[in-house]
Amino acid sequence: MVSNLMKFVVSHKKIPILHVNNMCCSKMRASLQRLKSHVPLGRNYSSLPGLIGNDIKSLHSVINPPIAKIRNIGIMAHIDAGKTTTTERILYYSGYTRSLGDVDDGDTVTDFMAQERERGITIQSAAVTFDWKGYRVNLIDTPGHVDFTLEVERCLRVLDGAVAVFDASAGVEAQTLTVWRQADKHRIPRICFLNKMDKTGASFKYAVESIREKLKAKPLLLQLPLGEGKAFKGVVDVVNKEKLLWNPNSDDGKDFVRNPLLEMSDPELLKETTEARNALIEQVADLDDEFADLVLGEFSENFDLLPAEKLQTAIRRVTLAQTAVPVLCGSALKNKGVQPLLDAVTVYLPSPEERNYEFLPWYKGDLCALAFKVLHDKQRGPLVFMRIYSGMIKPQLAIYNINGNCTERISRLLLPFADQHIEIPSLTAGNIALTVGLKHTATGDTIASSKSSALAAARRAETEGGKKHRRNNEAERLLLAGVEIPEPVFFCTIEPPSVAKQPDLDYVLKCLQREDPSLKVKLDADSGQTVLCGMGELHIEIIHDRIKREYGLETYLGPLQVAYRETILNAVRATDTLDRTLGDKRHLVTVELEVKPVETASVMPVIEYAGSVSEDLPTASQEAIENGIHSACLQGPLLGSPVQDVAVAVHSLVIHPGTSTTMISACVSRCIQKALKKADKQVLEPLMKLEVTVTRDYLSLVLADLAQRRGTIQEIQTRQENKIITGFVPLAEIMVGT
Ligand SMILES: Nc1nc2c(ncn2[C@@H]2O[C@H](COP(=O)(O)OP(=O)(O)OP(=O)(O)O)[C@@H](O)[C@H]2O)c(=O)[nH]1
Repeated sequence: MVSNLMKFVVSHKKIPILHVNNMCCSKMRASLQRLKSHVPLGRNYSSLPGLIGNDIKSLHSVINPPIAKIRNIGIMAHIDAGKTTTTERILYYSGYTRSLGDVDDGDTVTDFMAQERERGITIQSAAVTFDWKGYRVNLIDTPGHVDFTLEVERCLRVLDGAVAVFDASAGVEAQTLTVWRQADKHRIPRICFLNKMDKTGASFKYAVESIREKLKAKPLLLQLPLGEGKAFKGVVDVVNKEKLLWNPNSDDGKDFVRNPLLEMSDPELLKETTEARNALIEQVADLDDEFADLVLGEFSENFDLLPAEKLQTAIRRVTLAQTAVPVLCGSALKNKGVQPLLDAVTVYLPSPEERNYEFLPWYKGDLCALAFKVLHDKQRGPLVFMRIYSGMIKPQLAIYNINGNCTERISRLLLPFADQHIEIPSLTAGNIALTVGLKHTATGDTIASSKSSALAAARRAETEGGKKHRRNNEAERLLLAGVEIPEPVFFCTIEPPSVAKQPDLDYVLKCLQREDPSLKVKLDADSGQTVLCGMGELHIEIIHDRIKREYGLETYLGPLQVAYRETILNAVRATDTLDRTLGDKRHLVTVELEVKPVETASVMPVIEYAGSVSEDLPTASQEAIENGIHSACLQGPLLGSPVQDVAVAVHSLVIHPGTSTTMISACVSRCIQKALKKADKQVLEPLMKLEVTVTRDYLSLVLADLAQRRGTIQEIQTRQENKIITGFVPLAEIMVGT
């Protein structure tokens, strides 16, 4: 299996042409099967009275449950760990679906896009709402493929808790590390689910160890597996000292029994579980003072007397404090262990009010929401997914978009049920809503009830938020953390079938960009062609496919090219003068500047001014200088690729009165290009971080292949029967079709 992570490093080597397909084998098999049986799906809308439709069984009449009973949960993992399979089981057991979906048959609920069903992968995360034992769970299935990392990030920041799914035979994998770090960044409490316990090679111990070592997390073993691989038949609940066995004859896993462990029938297992429980109690006591006092006081003589509820409450506290992570196990495919996982979600993960969002008091109960996803529906126009942090949303409500500085009206309000959407009259804080009618709201926008409400919140932020919020301008203070969009690594030209269709293509690309900010569209100044820039081959392929399927526009892609970058290795100075008379006006600028390399990676040039320049520099002139610097860095002298990791110091600037800002920009830009030409230059190429799992027999063959692809090996580890190679390979060497 190959997984990856992008990085830019310096390299000058010549690039040989090689062929590799980095899709893993099981996915390719699945995609072949699926192509035969695909049935395209549209999105359905139903109004409240017709709510209990064929696919929707469990939406309770309670549309706005008490906030303490809401769980906004994400499922995150490495590709293929079983997120979608686990989600399908969750939906089935919660009563949301009536039959079990299967990724290998292409009939899952959350992977509803045609491409997802055909390929068996999750591309767009879908939000699903269901109820479990009196709790409202909003669950978001996130993609694991590296090309869709932005989708994961976008969804993670609106979650209150997450379930990290692992393949128990592989433990922590490359993409798990990435999503784990993303969850750390947004401070999201987590539960770990060691899936695939039925798989040959599954090892509970190994997977737990990898969580400890690679994620540097403290695993709390709330369960132990009953058997591993083919022998896996259930789990032991360590907290309650119970055995959970699934009926081997049941084909949907609904049927399982929970029995207390007894000395008479299970002496060995009881001993092992008691030891595990004692270790768990000690571990939690080490992390939680309140629990330590309780244990050392009343129960120090005999931990067996400690009630399960007290232990659960303490586990909940440490999970919310993110000082440890509960670990559960099971096999989603074999329908074992999913119901206890759902129980754990409600017991250990936080409700929206238990997250300390510092901006909430500033709104004083007024509307504050974050648009975290935009979808384009052919009939309804843009559908915006929103996380409501405070206040309420209703149909016909006018809202103020802080980022766009505009007011828009919500026409309809829906509860998202994957490809089914239920029309509702209102939705309150803590929930995830789907709105219709917002034409200007884009992914990442912050929503308030009105401009005056946003300004009042800004004032409170200034008085209550301390220095941190005083630094920024009024609007910035209120914006909920934005998604960092990574730089694209691939690009290709895209052409409509005829020139007359160019406006259609422009419109489609605009719609797709609102949904997916990691897709960039440029116009090639030399050829006049439209250029698509994306996060990977799969990303561009999917976009191409969607343009055809969803918008009925056949387009032609040019060859896929790697997005190189350029940098310089030494500092150079240059001077330039622009003297032009246009009509009766003389424009005269002289600039002296220095372009130098910087240590820390920076896509945008770092700009510095000498004291004599910055003194009395009018804002318009400063903007003109910066525009000139940015435009010059868009095209480096070697390949015409963007220049990065540079700083520009403006040493002197003389502007003749009456000189236009365009001329200032032009002079600065020309001066920088002159300096860049003089400097020692280097091309930067994107590298993929690879993790290759290979049996011992093939190790030398794979190493030779990686060497041929100019790969750098970081380490080779042993995992049971397999060798795990990690390293970097230039992206250009692992493109499909090269
Ligand atoms: N043996 C075994 N296989 C499983 C289990 N869960 C999932 N699988 C298989 O693993 C493969 C990947 O499952 P998915 O549910 O699509 O995994 P995913 O993490 O959603 O994948 P992406 O959405 O593409 O990231 C499929 O072939 C599943 O049938 C399990 O518990 N045991």
